[in-house]
Amino acid sequence: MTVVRTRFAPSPTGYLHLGGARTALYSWAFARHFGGTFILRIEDTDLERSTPEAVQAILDGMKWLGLDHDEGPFYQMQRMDRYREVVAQMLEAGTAYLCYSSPEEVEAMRERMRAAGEKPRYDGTWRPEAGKTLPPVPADRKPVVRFKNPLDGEVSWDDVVKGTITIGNKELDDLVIARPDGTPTYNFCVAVDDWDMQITHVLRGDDHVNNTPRQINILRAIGAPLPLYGHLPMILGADGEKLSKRHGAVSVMDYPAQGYLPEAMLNYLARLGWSHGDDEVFSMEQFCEWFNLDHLTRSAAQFNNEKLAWLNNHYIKQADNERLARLARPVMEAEGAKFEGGPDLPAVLGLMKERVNTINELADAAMLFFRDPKPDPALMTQHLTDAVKPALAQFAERVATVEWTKEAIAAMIKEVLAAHGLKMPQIAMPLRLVITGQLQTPAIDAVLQIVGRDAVLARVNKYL
Ligand SMILES: Nc1ncnc2c1ncn2[C@@H]1O[C@H](COP(=O)(O)OP(=O)(O)OP(=O)(O)O)[C@@H](O)[C@H]1O
Repeated sequence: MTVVRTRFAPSPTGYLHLGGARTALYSWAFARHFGGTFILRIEDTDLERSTPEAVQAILDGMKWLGLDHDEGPFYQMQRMDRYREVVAQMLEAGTAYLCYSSPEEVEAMRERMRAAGEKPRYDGTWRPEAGKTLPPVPADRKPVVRFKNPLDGEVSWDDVVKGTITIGNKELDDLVIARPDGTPTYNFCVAVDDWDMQITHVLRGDDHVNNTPRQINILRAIGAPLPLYGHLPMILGADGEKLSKRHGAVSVMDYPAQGYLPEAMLNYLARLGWSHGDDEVFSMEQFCEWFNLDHLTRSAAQFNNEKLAWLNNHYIKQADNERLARLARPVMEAEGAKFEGGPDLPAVLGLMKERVNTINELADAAMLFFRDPKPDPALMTQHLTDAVKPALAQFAERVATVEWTKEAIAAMIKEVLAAHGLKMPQIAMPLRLVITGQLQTPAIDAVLQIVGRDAVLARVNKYL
């Protein structure tokens, strides 16, 4: 049996955007596919940029999408003792060393290397080697701890998305793993966490490719097993730039606010970087069943709002009308809808849902049933002509007794039209105006049926 433990490890420096959400979705689905464990880890060691609000925004985004974690959330700031312990063990084992070079000295050595056309790196002044005498320890200077990166050879891994990636150790520096005040640094924390949390598969954005060889070397040095790595191509915005918080990407939580359904967003993100034949529309259950690491796209994907809107329209059409009502009601309330004595909201939404792309559009469209109609007088003069009035009067009479079904109403209107030698629009247009205040509505028989006998009578009689 394959044991699978994946993690999503965002930094709480802002909301969750679509790039992060897709990373979370793939890690989650991969764990679900294998009956494994999905872990949420908050990488909050960047004290200047991390905020509790951002943590909450990430949790909210994950919750809206339904990406439930099995373990965590773990917070790196709460694991400081553990990192210190590993730093001490590495110093003890000789896989890390104290470095007393000052920041100015390090900058000067980098400058020298740049001038010599070399890649700037730490020159190893304080790196202990057999037979080497280290400089005297400067007074009053706190050391950093550096990782003793292998000098030769290379780091290579079979990336499950990108294929084999090989980096020469000469390209890698003796990374600082703990600062003078003892706080550990990013790549070190990630390696220790992945070890402690027994992560088997690291799926993350390919903005992390450069971190991977460093983390692999640290994992080897501490005797940890290596997870498999898969670096997913970036999601780009409409401008072709990588979506990122710093670049003003939209928060996942803006989508419910605009009236998107989570299943539409999930379906959209699932396809943005992965394919299963020609399948475009599928549930998350289906996705978890299909999703393994085959068929991941190797090239960056561009975010396309039209496709998301198309999927949202699909899922709105599928959605239960009661659920649509729960979502649309607050939007309509904010627009001043009057529900009291009005038609049945779920029925109205069921009538309107075919053509809208978002819940907000649906709510807007449904408003015509929930506010007093105020038809434009000029339109009224145009449509409520003397030729039409007698037909409307007869219509009003028949309303009182006709069976209140769409079919019976439609048949009754036809009879009235025939009796007065009129065509459908000649009665439908004034009816739309007096009943809803506007000319564009769904089919008139459906509108009448939903508005209800009493309201129809009251509104028609008002103009006769
Ligand atoms: N545009 C993107 N496309 C795909 N994945 C992304 C994108 N941006 C970030 N990720 C991935 O999402 C995960 C969480 O990233 P993180 O919380 O660091 O956000 P970030 O957007 O990269 O941060 P910042 O905006 O500050 O650069 C990481 O695995 C990262 O690789």
